[in-house]
Amino acid sequence: MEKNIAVIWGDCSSPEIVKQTIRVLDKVAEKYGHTFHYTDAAMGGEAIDKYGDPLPQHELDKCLAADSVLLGAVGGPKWEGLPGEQRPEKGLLRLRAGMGLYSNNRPAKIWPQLAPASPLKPEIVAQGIDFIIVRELIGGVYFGNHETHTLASGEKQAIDSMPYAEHEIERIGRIGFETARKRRKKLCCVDKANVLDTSRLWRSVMHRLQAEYPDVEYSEMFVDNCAMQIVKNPAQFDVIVTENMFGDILSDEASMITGSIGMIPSSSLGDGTRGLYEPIHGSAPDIAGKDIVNPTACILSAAMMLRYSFGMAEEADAIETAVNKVLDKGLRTADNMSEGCTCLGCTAMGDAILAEI
Ligand SMILES: NC(=O)C1=CN([C@@H]2O[C@H](COP(=O)(O)OP(=O)(O)OC[C@H]3O[C@@H](n4cnc5c(N)ncnc54)[C@H](O)[C@@H]3O)[C@@H](O)[C@H]2O)C=CC1
Ligand SMILES: CC(C)CC(=O)C(=O)O
Ligand SMILES: [Mg+2]
Repeated sequence: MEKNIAVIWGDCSSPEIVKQTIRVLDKVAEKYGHTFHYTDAAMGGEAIDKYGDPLPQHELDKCLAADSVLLGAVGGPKWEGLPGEQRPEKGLLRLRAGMGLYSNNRPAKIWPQLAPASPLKPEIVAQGIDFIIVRELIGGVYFGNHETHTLASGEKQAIDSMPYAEHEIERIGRIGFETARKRRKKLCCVDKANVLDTSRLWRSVMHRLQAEYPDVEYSEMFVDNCAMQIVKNPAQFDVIVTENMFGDILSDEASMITGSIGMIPSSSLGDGTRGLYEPIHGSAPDIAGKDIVNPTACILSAAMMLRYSFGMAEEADAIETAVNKVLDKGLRTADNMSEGCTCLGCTAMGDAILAEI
């Protein structure tokens, strides 16, 4: 098959992991007889530097014309001082909205070989860590009004609103129920309904949907309790459905209990098959340019692209099996290293995964 992939190289450590990911995709294309056409698209800091805009229309158009988009991450200290609308991260938000990607799926599944890298007690890990966070991606406070006023007192006041309409909740709620139905049939809606009207609206929509999924065990949990339960008893979770900011925060926490944020991929989809595939982590500026960054999360994100957007399940399996074999051999990167293992750099980890495909 021929597929067009828009590649956003990203900022700081991101080009290092995207390079290894392209190597893996090319190996898969060679082995399975596919042709992947790559179109570079600038977004984030790179786009600001080139065009003065974190996502120019012509770069968004490249992404909309592709079969899917591969992204590392954007942002970094160089652009920290910019106003919100001009920051690299705003380009990412505009990309997600521009592509209509309302469903961000973030797995939290531990590779058994990485149990020693988890900060949790072995007996907690042994009970199993295998859940997925279904995060609403283009609503809520990341997309609400942002205002800064000067009060009568002369001091400034900033306000960020968190809007959610019923249709926005219903479409992600359905993804949550459908995902749970294909897994262990447990869905937990995580919110702050004891404080927020948006959360109370979430619950009213979820209760309406619940009637359509009698086979799914549905529950609700306040987000602060969930943050604690993820470390106390992660085995209780199968699918978590939650709003944008809560999902952003909980998924980073969930990644750590599986051994490292450097291992967790994500898919972002809307109503079609064109998706955005990116690791859940950021641009890791603190380790940029040192060949330290773990490319695995980005490589596994590409595997998700093959599986969910291209219908290439066998090819996706080949990548995931290669990662498993690398871990079996005791090969690690600095972020998930443990005693008795061999620590590789970014490029060497790419080499190791390539060798197993
Ligand atoms: N999707 C995206 O483009 C995202 C971008 N960001 C941006 O990234 C920049 C840095 O943000 P941080 O809060 O530091 O988050 P971060 O996820 O980039 O880094 C957090 C910590 O995890 C480590 N880390 C992250 N990914 C790693 C990997 N693959 N291998 C090894 N270590 C890894 C970093 O070295 C750092 O110590 C900021 O500009 C932020 O806005 C943050 C999150 C997502
Ligand atoms: C930088 C944010 C806009 C995105 C983020 O943190 C995430 O999607 O994980
Ligand atoms: Mg995040």
